Amino acid sequence: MTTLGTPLSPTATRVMLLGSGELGKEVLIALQRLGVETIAVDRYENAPGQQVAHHARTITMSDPDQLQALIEAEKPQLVVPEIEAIATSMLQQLEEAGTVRVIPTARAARLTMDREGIRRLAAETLGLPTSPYRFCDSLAELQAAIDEGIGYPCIVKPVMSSSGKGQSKIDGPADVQKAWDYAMAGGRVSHGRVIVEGFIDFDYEITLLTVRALGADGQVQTQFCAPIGHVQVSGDYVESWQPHPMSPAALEKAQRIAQAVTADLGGQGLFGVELFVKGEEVWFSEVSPRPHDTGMVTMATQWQNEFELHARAILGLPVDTALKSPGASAVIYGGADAQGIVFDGVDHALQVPGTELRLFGKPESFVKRRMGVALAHADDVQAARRNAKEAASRVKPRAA
Ligand SMILES: Nc1ncnc2c1ncn2[C@@H]1O[C@H](COP(=O)(O)OP(=O)(O)OP(=O)(O)O)[C@@H](O)[C@H]1O
Ligand SMILES: NCC(=O)N[C@@H]1O[C@H](COP(=O)([O-])[O-])[C@@H](O)[C@H]1O
Ligand SMILES: [Mg+2]
Repeated sequence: MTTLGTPLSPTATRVMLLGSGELGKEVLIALQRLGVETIAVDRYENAPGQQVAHHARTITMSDPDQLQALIEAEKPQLVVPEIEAIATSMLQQLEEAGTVRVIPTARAARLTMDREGIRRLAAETLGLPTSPYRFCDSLAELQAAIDEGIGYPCIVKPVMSSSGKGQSKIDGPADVQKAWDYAMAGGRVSHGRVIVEGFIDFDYEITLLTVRALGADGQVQTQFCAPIGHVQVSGDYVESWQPHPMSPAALEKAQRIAQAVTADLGGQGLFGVELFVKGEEVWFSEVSPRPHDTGMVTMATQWQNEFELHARAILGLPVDTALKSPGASAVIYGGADAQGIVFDGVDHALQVPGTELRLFGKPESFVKRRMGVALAHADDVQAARRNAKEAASRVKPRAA
């Protein structure tokens, strides 16, 4: 049985988000609506989620001592990682000591913070199909991995990075040094280790949002959202839509892969399983044990969006993954390096039928920092994509 308390009182149900960007902000709003007391943590002040939570805390989340001190002081019942770069070994210690419950599990957070952890689990332990890969600690090892089997083209990524940071494609020998240097500069935590993956020439890629939530019998059940198609530029998502049409055979394979990997990671919550599809062949790419950026589209397409699904699942509440309407999302980048930017044309953007905007409120903009997203629902995905892109393009961010 789930019992929820009153926030800011001794009965409060207290949940701490580790990372409070655009995705955490929406999880926090969903939790607030259920009367949960929220603590938003990030590495900088006034992060999007900190602006809507009961409490805001700013620490270096990759520092185990700072993380332990904060969790022990705030005493949340649940700790919800929202980014990868967290001292996950400390989360494991605190979970083992019974101090907190980590969502979905501390082990899942540890395995997915590092491409090596999740890739070896998926490919070597679970036997799921993935791109060919090797891990390398030097330029010489990278060159050897390519020469000894990975071949060209291939993709190099720091083992700890996200949103395409430090990621590049190698088309031939002339690109190897550049890709290595770029990976070394782009990792979130300096680590000096990369994964090199054989390039999969997929027809399309999807995110399969997968929820592990308690059923009426008290047992964890796995439910899937409709597949989300997306376009990535330089490893960062720029556009997504739902539903993406798939053949029954490919969808079944995708669901089987998602079921296997999320069952192993365990716990309760929503996962974003990233898959490549070519014909009826499906490859596992990676998984987020939390809402996914491409899943922001569900704010326009589902009765319960991915953030509400996560909030419900972690609190032990029932979920409904049904689709409400076809829809799409299109990213709005900052386009400028500046603090306190302004957005012109918001009225013009919202004149596009069936659209909504999320402006995240990040205090500082970078040229390629995601600052907002346009959402559209329509009778079909093509119209929704057109409208989301049109609305996004009408928003003009600029330095004040
Ligand atoms: N082996 C591959 N073959 C072909 N394309 C790939 C491969 N690996 C990555 N990509 C492309 O790059 C994108 C980003 O890769 P990946 O998801 O590993 O990066 P990421 O930094 O973890 O991104 P995010 O954190 O946004 O999920 C993929 O969605 C896909 O479009
Ligand atoms: N692909 C992962 C992803 O989209 N994560 C989202 O981006 C934020 C960081 O943004 P920032 O780099 O602009 O601070 C994270 O806090 C999370 O919401
Ligand atoms: Mg990814």
